[in-house]
Amino acid sequence: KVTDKDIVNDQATPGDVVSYGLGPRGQRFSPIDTMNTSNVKKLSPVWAFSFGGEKQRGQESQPLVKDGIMFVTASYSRIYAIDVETGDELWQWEARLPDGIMPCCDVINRGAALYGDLVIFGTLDAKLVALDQKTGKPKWRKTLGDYKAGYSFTAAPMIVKGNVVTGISGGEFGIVGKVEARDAMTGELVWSRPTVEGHMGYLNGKENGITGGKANKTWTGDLWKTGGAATWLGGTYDPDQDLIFMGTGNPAPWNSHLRPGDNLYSSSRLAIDPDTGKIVWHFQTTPHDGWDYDGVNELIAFDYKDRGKTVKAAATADRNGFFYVLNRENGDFIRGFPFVSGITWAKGLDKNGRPIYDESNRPGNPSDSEDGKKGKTVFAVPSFLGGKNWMPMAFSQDTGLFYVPSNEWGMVIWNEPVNYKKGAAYMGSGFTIKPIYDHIGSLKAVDPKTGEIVWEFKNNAPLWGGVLATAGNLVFTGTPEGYLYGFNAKTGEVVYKFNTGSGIVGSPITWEQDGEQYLSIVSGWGGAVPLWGGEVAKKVKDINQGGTVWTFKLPRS
Ligand SMILES: O=C(O)c1cc(C(=O)O)c2c(n1)C(=O)C(=O)c1cc(C(=O)O)[nH]c1-2
Repeated sequence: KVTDKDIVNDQATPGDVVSYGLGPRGQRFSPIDTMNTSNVKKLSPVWAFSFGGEKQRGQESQPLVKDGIMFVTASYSRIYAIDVETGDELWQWEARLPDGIMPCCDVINRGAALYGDLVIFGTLDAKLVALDQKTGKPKWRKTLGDYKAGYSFTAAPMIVKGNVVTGISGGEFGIVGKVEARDAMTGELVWSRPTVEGHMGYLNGKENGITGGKANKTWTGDLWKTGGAATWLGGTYDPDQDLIFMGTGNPAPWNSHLRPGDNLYSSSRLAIDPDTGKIVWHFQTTPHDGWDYDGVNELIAFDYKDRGKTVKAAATADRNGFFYVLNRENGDFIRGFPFVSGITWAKGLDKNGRPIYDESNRPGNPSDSEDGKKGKTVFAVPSFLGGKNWMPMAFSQDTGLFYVPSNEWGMVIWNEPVNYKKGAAYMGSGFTIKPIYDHIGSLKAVDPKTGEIVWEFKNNAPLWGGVLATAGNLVFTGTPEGYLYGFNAKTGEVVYKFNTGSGIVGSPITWEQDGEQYLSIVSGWGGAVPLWGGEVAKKVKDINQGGTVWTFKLPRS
């Protein structure tokens, strides 16, 4: 049975992987050093498991491993249990999805959570389901939102102190973002915390009075009622501070002229009390977001030494192109710097980390145009798919570096009038993503103390998969071209390359079993790029979709 202790200690106990992020902080760092830069070339596949059928696309999942069983979610709200030694299927379960679901960015799922004898994951019709780990039989099911209003679910849930904590997707449909905690064993709601200022929170079935501010403070008019700020990537948890860190997406609609003000708590990182759902602090990366820069990207707790003193920090690489280091005790800004080149929308960050806008690079107001139908078009960098999107970075405790799967691209973007209509796209913008260099993807080793890019690996297609760092001085990630790459964590030298036969947008894991080091990654191209990537989507249209879990191990020497 998986306990809270197992989850908190996940990173330090290499015999299994019981949480998304290889531990609640989401550092994606493994202390296993059996495999290193000199023996990694012997890493060999032991099995490849195909999800099969026609639903072969969009495999953004990170597998979990417990007691010799792998739990892995697949596109179209499917989940499989696999024997890790043989690759044999133990059971599979698929949600019966209704017609009319509205995930914005492909039929993806990023992973499950384990607790007790349950495996819990969310489905595209915004439901949460808990299955028996042994049999795959559903034990409880809860509705997280109305799929007919545009709510959906794609993230991996997280377990914090016996509760399963979830966000929600739907920011492109004017939903209201929220973070919720449910008793993991029963699914009973404990608290619900909306992420748009003005909406009420609930604790144990009662209004808890923590409104998070007045409706009209950072929103002008009524748009807060359908204000977006979807918590679509889920979060991380810092046991030291006992805080949940959850990012929030774009304010709705994209057209910022309709909603003057900072539009809290959109495009922000929130620190939330896991017992009550109260927002303890917030840090807004893009106040009054006008480019869909969003703010869901993972905030990773880490410590570093500054003149002999330990700094309790947390870092995030935002879609807006800036990397932020915050004080994780109170949300204070420590430093920030660009991690992609050519940012146009802001000239930099001020001493509090607030962007210094280049207002000429904000897409114009349609009301200023002659016919009121289209505002001034601008070319902005990064594109709305971001300097980095959802794909998680890794932090190495050995090198002190973050390994950031970044992308270098821009977009043409303009605003149009729009009105809220339940279940309809609520954006008020048009756009085309364009390349700016020959390559788009760039894996970057970022020093959080100095902003230095220590090394960079350029990739033709946009990087869209997660990263893993290990104590063997290794960094792993996959590419849409289908390769699993291993790098020397200190120098960026490519030390491993394996073609999985389809594009990779999943996140690798590693664990140790009977003294041998294993590594798994799911392969199968999809996600937002082929759907929303404009000219870049055309460039990558021949990439192979698919759905295969690859498992490797280092043979005993
Ligand atoms: O606002 C939202 O609710 C929402 C949800 C999702 C999602 O659930 O996948 C994405 C986005 N926004 C988004 O902006 C985005 O760029 C994106 C990329 C992807 C993906 O899986 O490739 N999902 C999403």
